[in-house]
Amino acid sequence: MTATRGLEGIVAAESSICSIVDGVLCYGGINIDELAEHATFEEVVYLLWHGALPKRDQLETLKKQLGESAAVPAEVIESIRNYPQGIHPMAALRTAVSSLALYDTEAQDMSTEANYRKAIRLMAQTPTLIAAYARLRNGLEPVAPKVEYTIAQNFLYMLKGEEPTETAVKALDVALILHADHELNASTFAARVTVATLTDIYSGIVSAIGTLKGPLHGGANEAVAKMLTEIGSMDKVEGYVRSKLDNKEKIMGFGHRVYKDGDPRAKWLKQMSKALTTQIGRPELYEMSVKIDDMVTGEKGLKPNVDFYSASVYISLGLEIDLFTPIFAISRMSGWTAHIMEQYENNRLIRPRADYTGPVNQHYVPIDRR
Ligand SMILES: CC(=O)SCCNC(=O)CCNC(=O)[C@H](O)C(C)(C)COP(=O)(O)OP(=O)(O)OC[C@H]1O[C@@H](n2cnc3c(N)ncnc32)[C@H](O)[C@@H]1OP(=O)(O)O
Ligand SMILES: O=C([O-])CC(=O)C(=O)O
Repeated sequence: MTATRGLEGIVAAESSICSIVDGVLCYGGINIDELAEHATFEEVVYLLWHGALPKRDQLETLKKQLGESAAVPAEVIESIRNYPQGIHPMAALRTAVSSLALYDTEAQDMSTEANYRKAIRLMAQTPTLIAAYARLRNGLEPVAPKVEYTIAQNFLYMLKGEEPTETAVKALDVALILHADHELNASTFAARVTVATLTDIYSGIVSAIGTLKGPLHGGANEAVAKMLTEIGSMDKVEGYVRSKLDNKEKIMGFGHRVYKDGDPRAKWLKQMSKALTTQIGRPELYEMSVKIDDMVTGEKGLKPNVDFYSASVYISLGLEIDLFTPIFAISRMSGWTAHIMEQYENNRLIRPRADYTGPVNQHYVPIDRR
């Protein structure tokens, strides 16, 4: 047996949710470019869950279900209130989602219908949990969600406690569309491995959140924002990137396991970064990003991934840097739940083999003779 490091190129599941073929990303067969331009995030959620775009009444039903499910149990808010100071919001989210399961009477109901209802609740409640945690740690009371608001609108409203601008809602909505699903990325794979044991949907989502948190995956958007902050100004970009490259250190937001010729989502975020950084009067954030991009692409041939320009987009929306990965989780909740439901529908335990490289023919040695 020979191991394929990182399972690169291994086809580990059949799925009809999302495809990446020759560098083209589609959800349900629809190019991400069309969805970014024309769709709303709620339409994309429906598309991922049902395999087709919703008709008007189907969309209205989903929006109503999401809006009505957005409030979280008071007990969960109370437990968030008692989280220790200084924890990462992804750690808070991981624990908060796990505690949602404790108050969901359907948590262990494995019927298709109950799992769909739980997917709606998870999708609707994730923004509420993140916003509540973000406010509580800053000494502010949580703001209740509005039933009639979209996910993007509600999240910004709950976070800031005031009506978000149309520009901000639109930008976040497009970002949510772009991050919604990505085939067998690490967190989705983790979710599928977890639920393939026929454990509950919450356990699968907790695995996924823990996996997304890492800086080689979703955590890269936060790392990019920290890098921009650390660099600080245009004149420091060259020295910073050069020293990273010379020291063979990774530059976050670049490279991808599947895309070797560029991530199709990055151009949308780049465009948004340009517009939004200009609007807030901080064009240097975009200019620094472009300079980093030019250097890394030029010297290493590595292109920016979805996490690179999303950092300056979220900074422009006035969001705290450590909320960037939780925002990714809001979006990816749609894909995770779609994949979990697909896994349940045609399940087989996921259990690969390992190529053993340890010692052989060893014997037990009593402790005082070791
Ligand atoms: C939503 C997402 O998850 S998108 C990805 C987000 N993650 C990041 O942005 C983190 C930075 N990027 C990386 O770490 C990687 O490119 C990954 C994890 C995304 C893909 O990893 P892999 O497919 O395993 O590629 P791997 O890490 O083996 O890289 C291949 C080569 O390119 C180099 N490389 C890859 N990414 C980078 C980078 N961002 N900066 C500098 N060098 C890099 C590696 O050092 C390696 O070089 P070597 O062959 O000389 O050793
Ligand atoms: O697919 C991957 O490996 C990572 C990624 O871009 C994503 O999850 O969006």
